[in-house]
Amino acid sequence: MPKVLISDKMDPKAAQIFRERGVEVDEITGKTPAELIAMIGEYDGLAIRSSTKVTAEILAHATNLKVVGRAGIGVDNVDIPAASAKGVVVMNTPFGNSITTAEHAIALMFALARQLPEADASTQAGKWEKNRFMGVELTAKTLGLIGAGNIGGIVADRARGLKMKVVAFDPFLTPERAVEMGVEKVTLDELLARADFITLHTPLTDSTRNILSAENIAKTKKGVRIINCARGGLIDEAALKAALDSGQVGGAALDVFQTEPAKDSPLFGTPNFVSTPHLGASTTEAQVNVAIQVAEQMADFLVSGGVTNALNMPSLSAEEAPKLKPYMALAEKLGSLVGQLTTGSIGRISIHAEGAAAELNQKPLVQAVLAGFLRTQTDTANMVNAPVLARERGIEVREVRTEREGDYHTLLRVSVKTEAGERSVAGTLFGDAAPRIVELFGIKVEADLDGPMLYVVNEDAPGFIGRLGTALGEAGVNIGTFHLGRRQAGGEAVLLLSVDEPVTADLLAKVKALPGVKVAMGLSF
Ligand SMILES: NC(=O)C1=CN([C@@H]2O[C@H](COP(=O)(O)OP(=O)(O)OC[C@H]3O[C@@H](n4cnc5c(N)ncnc54)[C@H](O)[C@@H]3O)[C@@H](O)[C@H]2O)C=CC1
Ligand SMILES: O=C(O)C(=O)COP(=O)(O)O
Repeated sequence: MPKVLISDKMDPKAAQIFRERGVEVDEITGKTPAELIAMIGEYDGLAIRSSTKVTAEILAHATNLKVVGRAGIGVDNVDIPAASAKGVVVMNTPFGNSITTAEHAIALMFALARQLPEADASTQAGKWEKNRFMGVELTAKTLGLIGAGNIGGIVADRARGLKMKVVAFDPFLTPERAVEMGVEKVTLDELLARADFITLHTPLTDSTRNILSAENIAKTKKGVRIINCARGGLIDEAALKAALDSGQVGGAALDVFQTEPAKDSPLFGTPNFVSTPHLGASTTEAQVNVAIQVAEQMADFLVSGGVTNALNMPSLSAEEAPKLKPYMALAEKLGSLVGQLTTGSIGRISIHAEGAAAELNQKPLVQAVLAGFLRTQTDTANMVNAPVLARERGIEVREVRTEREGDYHTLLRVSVKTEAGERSVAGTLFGDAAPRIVELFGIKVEADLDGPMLYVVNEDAPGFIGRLGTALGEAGVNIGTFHLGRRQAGGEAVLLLSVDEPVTADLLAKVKALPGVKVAMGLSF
């Protein structure tokens, strides 16, 4: 039974779903990295929010880990390249808390406009300072949106309802989408110059880190109010403090900080500064949504191989997964076969799906071929890291589909381009379930690829099979299955034999010494 660790506070629905779906679950929150390292080895899945940092070091100790599930959106606390390199799928729940977070940004905008936290504290202290607090209206003000994705889009919608004008900076925002959202697409400099309020809604990446730097804060309209419900690293906090002190920035509300938990910050106590402890996603509704979603996605993956909302794997629905499973086994075997049979560098690998195979989700099939192929070069190759490894090795990957059936109702062909030219192998599924190779470098041969095998290319001549059988018998090697294919009578023939023991160098030398043998290789599947 797969086992999952929930390491951050999560709605109890998550654990309930895991158990209902046959996944064992431990909920242990608040552990230090060292404690997590000590325990992570026993888990197949890790369910987190933003507190657990899934570092390369933790992943190095996660010997059984297959999936990290983020009950939320931001995954900057997960080392995704390290997870991919280890073959760990990373998934998030991209929509479950977006409305809630957008509402928090709007709440903070009101808090700044009317100084609500300070007015509340003063009133409850018995001061009744009616003349101290003078707010501003939101109506007709310009809201500058940095990042116009899911959350930014909801914020824009709510802001337009408040009769604000919304301008947006997002390099990936299309003009059509901007029109649909009712926002004006602008450059960052234009946004900084025009906005009365600025709200951030981008992920934390190398391109967004410090996007509100000292230099950019200096370009803002004097008295601008800034809201950040995205990630701490987006704003230079020291520059923000200086700008609040000088009055360049009229108010700032941060839900997120460069270092969290933020128990101490020069910003604390600054007039017109409002803060919340990373509460953007903290509503009952959002937490139930993300808990249910992450548990369902992780259970689907661990129990049936379905992949949803993964950041380092193509999607594969729980319904598709069982249908694709025999195809993935075939794809992996074909990849492995070409990998074992080709030497030298590979410039291109093409995966051609024909007939029924062409109607399937191709991405997982392509990744399975690549994984099988690359595993002949490195033990660490798997479906998650295969595309990255292929790219690193300069291998071009091509995908071709032909829905029309050829000789077979369903066929996968894997071709590789080497210095010696293009070579291909093809396979089908018998009874839609059992993988069989049907063509090897242009020669028709029907064989199952399983366990240790001997591959021989020889000149087709009478008596050869008898001599080969004798050589194997003398070496004490038992033959399981025997498959023969040839281009034409008396031409080149291919033999694929499954044997009970791995093929030794000694045996290969004996086979190579037989008259007419051109190639002899040991394979394993
Ligand atoms: N405070 C909290 O509790 C929460 C914070 N978040 C944060 O909010 C972020 C945004 O979430 P979503 O809107 O769902 O993500 P999203 O992926 O839908 O939108 C992000 C947008 O940022 C844009 N973007 C990327 N690079 C940019 C750049 N250099 N300059 C300007 N725009 C850029 C993208 O094109 C995209 O449209 C998350 O990545 C997460 O870090 C999300 C949920 C809760
Ligand atoms: O979903 C996100 O990106 C968030 O930042 C929410 O964080 P949390 O799950 O509340 O720790």
